[in-house]
Amino acid sequence: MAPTKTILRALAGETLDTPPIWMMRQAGRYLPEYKATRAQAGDFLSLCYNPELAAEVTLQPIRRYGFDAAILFADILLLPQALGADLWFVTGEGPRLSTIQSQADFDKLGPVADIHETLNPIYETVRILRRELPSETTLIGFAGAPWTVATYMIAGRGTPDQGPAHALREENNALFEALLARITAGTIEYLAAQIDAGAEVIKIFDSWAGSLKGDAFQKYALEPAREITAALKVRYPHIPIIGFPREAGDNYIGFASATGVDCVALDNSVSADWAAANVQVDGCVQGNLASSHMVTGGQALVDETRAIVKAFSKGPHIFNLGHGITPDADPDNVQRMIDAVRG
Ligand SMILES: Cc1c2[nH]c(c1CCC(=O)O)Cc1[nH]c(c(CCC(=O)O)c1C)Cc1[nH]c(c(CCC(=O)O)c1C)Cc1[nH]c(c(C)c1CCC(=O)O)C2
Repeated sequence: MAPTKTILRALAGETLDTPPIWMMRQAGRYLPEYKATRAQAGDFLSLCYNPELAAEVTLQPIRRYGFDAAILFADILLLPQALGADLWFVTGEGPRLSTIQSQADFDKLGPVADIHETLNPIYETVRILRRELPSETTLIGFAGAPWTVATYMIAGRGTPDQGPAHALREENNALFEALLARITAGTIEYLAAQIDAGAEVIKIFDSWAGSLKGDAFQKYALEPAREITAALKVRYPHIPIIGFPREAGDNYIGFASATGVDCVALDNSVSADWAAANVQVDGCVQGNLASSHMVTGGQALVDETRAIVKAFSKGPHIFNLGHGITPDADPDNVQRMIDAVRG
């Protein structure tokens, strides 16, 4: 049966008159109602693991703006935690994890089969959302791509250049590849459980793919995405997958056909005209307004939004930002963007 929800139609390859729209980090600190619920939960991780409150913050931007999709409220770093890493968030700074530098560190991780013990509340959030979302709204589940997740597990925190992960990749490649294989296997099971609970689309976030060049991009960004996609397509052939190899540049070309993903999400370092000619030729694309427009607003926001819609108008397109909306964004600018897309 042909899909009826707009995002599913675009993902099936249909060119729509008005592109469907959602926004990375649409549930977040730029919204006063998010901050209120987060305060009620206590802290960020408690919010992620509280199904009622996580569902509530997922629904907030749907109520306020009527986006075409909701993205499950969780974090890519919950999987490392479920695999046995320590995880905590330092307010104003970001995530911290126990580091993986040696075989002994790696040996402390648990088996993939055990992840659901930790992640069960996330699946419960998905079940609540499938009950409570409007019938026209698509529910997106997600995970981090193995390379991006590994960069945090190796360094124990976010790093500007992913230096510690590149160093391990060069100095102890066997350990690096064992870690990537564990994350890949865990990601497949995590995403399968999200689909079993009701996720209708899956997105794989490879936020640091851009720091992998040449052969390393093929081995550690493209190949894991292909492996996860292939494993999920065997079990769930009807579930579309969005790949986001952020800042891949020329490596966006051919990424969909090489990995089997149904859609490539684009960051704003590539122009929409270039991406229409080089990436959208292979199928659906998502993106790619610079999230800074959500802070600065004005006519530039409207003009740039319209230019992106026009550039991608001859093929399947899902409108989105090039990266997550930032806490200093003005909620009114989000409405201006939506009006410019739909108007
Ligand atoms: C690298 C990465 C992470 N998390 C994620 C990525 C990949 C996408 C990207 O590149 O942004 C993905 C993510 N994180 C979050 C979601 C929820 C869904 C959504 O609304 O998009 C998703 C899809 C919630 C979150 N994840 C985080 C917040 C902010 C936490 C808070 O409320 O204090 C939210 C709403 C925290 C987080 N989580 C992570 C970092 C580095 C941080 C700290 C930086 C920051 O504070 O923005 C890891």
